[in-house]
Amino acid sequence: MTGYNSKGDVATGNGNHKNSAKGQANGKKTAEYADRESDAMCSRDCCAGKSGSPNKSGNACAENKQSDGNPVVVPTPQSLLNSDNRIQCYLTPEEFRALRVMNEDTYPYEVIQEIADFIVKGSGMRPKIGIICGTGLGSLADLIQDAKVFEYEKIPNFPVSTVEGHAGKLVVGTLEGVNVMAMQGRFHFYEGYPLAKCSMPVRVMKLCGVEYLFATNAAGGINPKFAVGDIMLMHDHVNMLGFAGNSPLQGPNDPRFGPRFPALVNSYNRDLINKAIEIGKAMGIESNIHVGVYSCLGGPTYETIAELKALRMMGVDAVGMSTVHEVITARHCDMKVFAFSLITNKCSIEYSDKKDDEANHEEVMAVAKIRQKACCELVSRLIADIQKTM
Ligand SMILES: O=P(O)(O)O[C@H]1O[C@H](CO)[C@@H](O)[C@H]1O
Ligand SMILES: Nc1nc2[nH]cnc2c(=O)[nH]1
Repeated sequence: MTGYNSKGDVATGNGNHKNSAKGQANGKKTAEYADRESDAMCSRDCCAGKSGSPNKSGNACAENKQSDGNPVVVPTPQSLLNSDNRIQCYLTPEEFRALRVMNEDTYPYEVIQEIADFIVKGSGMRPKIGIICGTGLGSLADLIQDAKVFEYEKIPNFPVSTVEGHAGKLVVGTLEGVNVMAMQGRFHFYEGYPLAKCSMPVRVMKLCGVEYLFATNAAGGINPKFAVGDIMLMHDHVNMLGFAGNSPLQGPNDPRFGPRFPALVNSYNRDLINKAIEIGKAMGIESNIHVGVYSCLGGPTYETIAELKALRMMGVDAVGMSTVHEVITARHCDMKVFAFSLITNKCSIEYSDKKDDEANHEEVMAVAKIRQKACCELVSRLIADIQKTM
């Protein structure tokens, strides 16, 4: 008997359980299920076996038939095990692998390479800049010309976006003459994805050929000087999830991506920050541009007043639920990073019972919609500048 055990190996055995997986590898599921049904175990007392044990004849008993004459399959805990007491799996090897990858916290290098190959082959290009669009900032990807769009669910082994304001598409094409790829939709820890999975697309970008990561986000402004609609260029971060012992680099380190203990000082490229400040001036929005420190919390709750006070004391200027793990992953594999926060709401540290003072996702998306044009211009001008140095 051939089957796929819980380790994903091809297992052979010939125990009591005749639930053969043959016929599946070549996609003949129907035939396989029929085969499985005829070999079904019966838990009825009328059978030779005791309840829960196999029908020794190997056939379903006469009473155990459906109205159409087909046997009723009565699964028992034992019937799900093969002779090695491993769970017998009725998936094709491809399905099994996809399921395994989906349930794993870290993606093996080879799987990430396959995803990258799929994108490079499908788009016919190797992007140099990777963009992650923050909440409501998906229009950054609309700047891309000759776009090839990949829906996340059609990319093998890719997670799916579950948050409003994150379309779940990967757009590959050119922007200001540079090959780019943009994620319209990122993955957040609060969606239930482990951090390594949230930032896995950054590694995909790396293996596609990306050298620069542009990460954008919507964030609450803690610095009292920030106004709604301002842009904060990130020059550092406070990794609150890291304080709590969680990191996208947790687990065995694959040196093909980077070192076990990467340094994070100078994570945010100083030249790109300075260039963005100049661009802000040229756009006439210098008073709306700040440089500051971002912090990512796990979400999905917005912060309490006490938390905001604590963050402010730590030197945090803007708070969100993303980006930090993406930056860590990008720096681990030696990508240059540029990141900014669009300040979508002000985080007051005064207690208030006014509903209007509470952060909410609708407001976050509404502000992003209003300010997306400025964000798009900043990004495209910066890319045009990088293009000159390529
Ligand atoms: O960080 P991005 O994805 O831009 O979105 C921010 O806005 C959402 C909350 O309104 C959260 O997902 C938070 O992280
Ligand atoms: N954590 C957090 N994320 C946000 N995203 C947009 N605004 C906020 C905020 O105030 N707090």
